[in-house]
Amino acid sequence: MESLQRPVLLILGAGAVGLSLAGKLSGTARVYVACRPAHADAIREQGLAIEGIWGNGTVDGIICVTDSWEVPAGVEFVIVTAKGTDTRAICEEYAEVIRGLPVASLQNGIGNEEIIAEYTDTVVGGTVTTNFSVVGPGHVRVRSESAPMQLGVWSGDGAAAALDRLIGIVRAAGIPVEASDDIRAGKWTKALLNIAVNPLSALLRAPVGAAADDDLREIVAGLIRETFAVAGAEGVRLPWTTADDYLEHLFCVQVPDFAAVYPSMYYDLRLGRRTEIDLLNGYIVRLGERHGIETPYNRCIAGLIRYAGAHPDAR
Ligand SMILES: NC(=O)C1=CN([C@@H]2O[C@H](COP(=O)(O)OP(=O)(O)OC[C@H]3O[C@@H](n4cnc5c(N)ncnc54)[C@H](O)[C@@H]3O)[C@@H](O)[C@H]2O)C=CC1
Ligand SMILES: CC(C)(CO)C(=O)C(=O)O
Repeated sequence: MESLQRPVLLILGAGAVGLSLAGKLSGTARVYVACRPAHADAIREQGLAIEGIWGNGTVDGIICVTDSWEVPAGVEFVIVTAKGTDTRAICEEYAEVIRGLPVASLQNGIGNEEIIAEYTDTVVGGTVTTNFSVVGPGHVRVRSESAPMQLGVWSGDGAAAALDRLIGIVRAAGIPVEASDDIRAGKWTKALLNIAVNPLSALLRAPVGAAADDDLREIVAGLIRETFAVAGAEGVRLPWTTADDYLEHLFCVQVPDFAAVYPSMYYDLRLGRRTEIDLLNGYIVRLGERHGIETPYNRCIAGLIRYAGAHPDAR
């Protein structure tokens, strides 16, 4: 009977972001997480350990699945938090579960919602500007937060109703969240931060604050100016008129907010995992080629990340 009273959610690809969300959302919802066996075993045995700005303690009641057949009927909403490099694979694996359900993405980079829309009609786009990391199996840490979660209609007739419902669930769990009336622009807006800081932090093994160093500011400015040119050619309406307006926000607000933490790409490179570079800087290079816009800064940084990803000695 519980499903009649509490929303039933499935989080697909639960690591740093997905497990932290599960920890918070399980206060007001029944939460299934599709995760790897190491997390599943630890959480089944001793609950989810969570620490940081979203609270400290152990959360019981999260239900881990490692295969699609383990998901029971009755899931109301799906939230994808796998890396963008795994979006298609996880949608394939859980295709029977997600078909017909509203699915939201909270992933970084451009292109995830388009893939998800191939598997279900109702898609909600989203961004989360909080720092999450995995401490160990079934153990996550939530550190700095710079903006509320943004959620907005991506596609499907049912998306507006699904959006309202999801915002209600997220808010009830105590997570700051806002509705976005242009989530496509919202995804680009979030990508600006990731394009500026993720690859530099990953390559230099330095926290986000390094981006403000005198030796790096010009590189960051180059990455962002190129991204603005490409976004303009794509007709994306960013909240800042010029790249320099955004750079002021980046250096005065976002970099200070995340100065001491490491972004997700840092962990991917250190752990030898595929990075999301081709959904971020690499994506800007590809779009630049299509529009005849030179993107030497993004081309350079994307090449460095790909090289480091492919050569263990270089990371
Ligand atoms: N870590 C952060 O602070 C933030 C990350 N993001 C974005 O959120 C997304 C997720 O990032 P993280 O949580 O850091 O990544 P993560 O790598 O910690 O978590 C993703 C998890 O999905 C699992 N996974 C992938 N395919 C799976 C499958 N088929 N079945 C079960 N589990 C599967 C992976 O094994 C991994 O544990 C990325 O797009 C990232 O850029 C966004 C905001 C902040
Ligand atoms: C906002 C930030 C930088 C938080 O860690 C992020 O999105 C990431 O790590 O990819």
